[in-house]
Parts: sequence; structure tokens; C-alpha cells
Amino acid sequence: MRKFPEGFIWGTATASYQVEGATREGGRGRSIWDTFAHTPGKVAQGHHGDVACDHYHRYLDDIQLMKDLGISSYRFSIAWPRVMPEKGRVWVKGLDFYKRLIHALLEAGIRPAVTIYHWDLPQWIEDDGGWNSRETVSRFREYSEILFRELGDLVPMWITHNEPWCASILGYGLGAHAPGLCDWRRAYRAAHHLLLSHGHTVRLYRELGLKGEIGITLNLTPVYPASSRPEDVAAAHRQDMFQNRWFLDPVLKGAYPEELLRRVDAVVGGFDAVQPGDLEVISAPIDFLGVNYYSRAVVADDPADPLLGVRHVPGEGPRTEMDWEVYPEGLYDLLSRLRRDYGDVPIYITENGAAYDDRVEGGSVHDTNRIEYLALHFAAAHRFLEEGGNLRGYYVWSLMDNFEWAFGYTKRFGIVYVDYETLARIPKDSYFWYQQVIRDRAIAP
Ligand SMILES: OC[C@H]1NNC[C@@H](O)[C@@H]1O
Repeated sequence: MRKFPEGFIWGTATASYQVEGATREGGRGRSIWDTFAHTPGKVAQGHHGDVACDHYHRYLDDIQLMKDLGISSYRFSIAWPRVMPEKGRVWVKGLDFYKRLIHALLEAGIRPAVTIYHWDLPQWIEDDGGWNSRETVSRFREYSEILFRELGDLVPMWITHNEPWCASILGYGLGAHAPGLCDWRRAYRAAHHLLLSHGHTVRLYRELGLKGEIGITLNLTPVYPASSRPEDVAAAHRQDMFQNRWFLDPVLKGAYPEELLRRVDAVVGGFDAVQPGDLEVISAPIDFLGVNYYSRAVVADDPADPLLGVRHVPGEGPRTEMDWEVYPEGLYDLLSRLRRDYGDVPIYITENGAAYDDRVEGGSVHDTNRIEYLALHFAAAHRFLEEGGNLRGYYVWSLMDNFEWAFGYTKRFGIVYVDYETLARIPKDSYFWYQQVIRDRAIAP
């Protein structure tokens, strides 16, 4: 058996807009995802988060599932529109749901890990410029301060942002996510303001003297050249800079990759969002780095590509329902690279999991493919630990099937199946497999 260390944190993760529902309850205002999902053509089959998994009302049953699973921590996000529903209005009572949730988690012996921002920006802030506007940085700090003052003594682990790459590139550059804009200048500005708001919030956390730990979660994708040809190796370097170093370097080294700045100049005519002192704020020391890993990228040189001169080629591994290659070696390579290039920063895998075409058969869901996926990735994490890697914990994405953004409810990532007709929860075989891993604190060789 491959044993994990004593005290290793096993968890599951969700996010507010993806599971809560109750979008009109508790004084919640509209988010950019309410607007985006209710815009025809943006989300598969017109799906939206109005009900989602109804976690807002069913959280006690869901916590019982977590307790039976045996996890030691649950990662979830707070919906900013519940606290700042409209311009000029702070609604601290909007936190009542989270206070109930957190107290119930603590009573169940489960450590709350709170993501402050997981993409559901209040619509009124987007109307004021959203992440393209530097004003949003100070609004995020104000929002964070409310959370810290109301929940700071209860919550031991804080994540400022989830995947700022997605929030900026998909939301402002490619238009695939809310707010659905296709403007590279806004995308670069949004990325900078997301990072800047992270830095200010870390500084605030220190100023308030709170005793927990704070970090940021980045979606990281190791990049491999399609061949050993020098032009493919150079293409992989460019993709790595765009996919990973764009966020890793400012947060952990206090500087953007020089080549990225040159490319930004070429593509959008300058990085006008950066002001003196910004990078020092962004690189405020963090207690951990949250890593979301799903798959790798394989790229070849392609001069026809205007942005980076790269072309993605499919890896040779099996695919998940998201058409992502199953490549567990990429997790080991990624963790090793972080240790090599960024030092021994403590790491949590804050998301890892897979979507498969799950079917209920006789009241069960035999998701052997997801068990295989998780077993391979747990083994990759274990290999990193065996080599002295500073890995603190592992949060499986996701506790339950939920709203998978532009794919709506058509993609199932949960270890618990959700029947969207009845909202009944059905633990999948992977839930029971994970339960045993946690009990053994080990995986089979
Ligand atoms: O695509 C699966 C997950 N990836 N990271 C962010 C989450 O919100 C997604 O559901």
C-alpha cells in the first residue's frame, strides 16, 4: 500500500454558483453568471444556476455525505452577490447561509476552506467595468474584509481567487465564460486586477492578524512539445508562459515573464494596467499555492497562430467526457516543476477529477473510469510526496455533479450523482472507493 502522511488533508470541492441555487433568496443580487446563463446560446441547453443542486437548502444532507465519506476538509466558495447585492449596499446577513454551513462543517469535524471568488461577480460591479476596472480591486478588498471580520475566526483556510486565468481569459478574452467579452486588452487588464486584488487581500489578512492560512488557486497545465524539434520546444515554452507563468511568476516571483509583456505589447499595444508597486503587492507572501490539475497540453509550432504561434495536438492518452487527455504523469511533472522553479511553497491540490458519462443502474453508479482516473492521480501525488514534495492535501473535484459553466449540467464531475429531476444524491462507486482510501490513508500499489 502507498501510505500518505499523517495529517494529510483529504477533501472535496464545490463552488457557489455551481451548486447553491437559491439565486433569489437571502437577499442575493444578480451575478454575471446569472446574466450570462440566462442569455440564449451561452450555456448548453439553456441551463443556468437558479436551482443547481439546491445546496443552499440541502447543505445539511450534503455535509452528512461528507462526514460519511470521511473527508477532513470541504472547499467551497462564497457568492459575492449575497454580500454586495447592489451598488452602495452591503448585506452582511447575506452571510447567514455561510455561517450555518461553516458551523455545521465544524460540528462534523470538517475544516472549511473558503474560496473568496469563484467567478460569480456581482452584475452591478461588471456594469461598473468589472475586472477590467481597477476600482474592482478596492471593492474586492472591501468584500474580503467583511468576510474576514465575520468569518475569520471560524475559517482556517482562505483562497483569494479560483483560476484567475479562466476568469480573465475565458471571461474577457475568448467570451466563453461570463461576462462573455472578446477583447484581449480587457483580458490582460482583468488578469492584472485579479492578481492585484489577491495581493491586497493577502496583505489585509496579515494586517487583521488572523491565525489561518491564505493562498490562491491557479489552474495549471504542464505543456509538452509535440516533438523534440527546436521550434516545437520553443512553442511549448511560449504556451507555458501564457498558460502557467503568467500567474505563477507575479505571485511567486513578483514579475511578469518578460516575453509575455513583449507579446502583450505586440497584440494589444501595451500593458497599461500595471502601476508602480503593483507587482510588490501581488507577490505578498502566501501560505500555500492551490493547484487545480486536470490534464496536460501538447503543442507544436504554428506561425499561423497570431497570439502565440502554437497549435495544440492531442496527447495519446484516453479522454474524459470533457475531451481532456487522462495524463497523471502531468500531475507529478507539474508538482516537480513547481518545486524546482518556485521553491518549496506548500501546495494543496485544490481540484482534480474527471467528467464521465455516468449512468444510474439499479440505484448505483459504477464509475470505474473515475476510480481509475483518481487512483492514477493519487499515485502521482504520492510519488511527489515520496520525493519530499511539500504537498499538504488533495481536494477532489467534485463532491457532487453540478453546473459545469458553459456545459451546464451535461458534464458530471461528482463522486456523488445528482438526479436533476428530483435533486436526489446517489453516491457513486468512486465515493465508496475514496472513502476507503481515506480510511486506509493509502492507495493500492
Ligand atoms: O472544469 C472542472 C472545474 N475546473 N475548475 C473550476 C471549476 O469551477 C470547474 O467546474
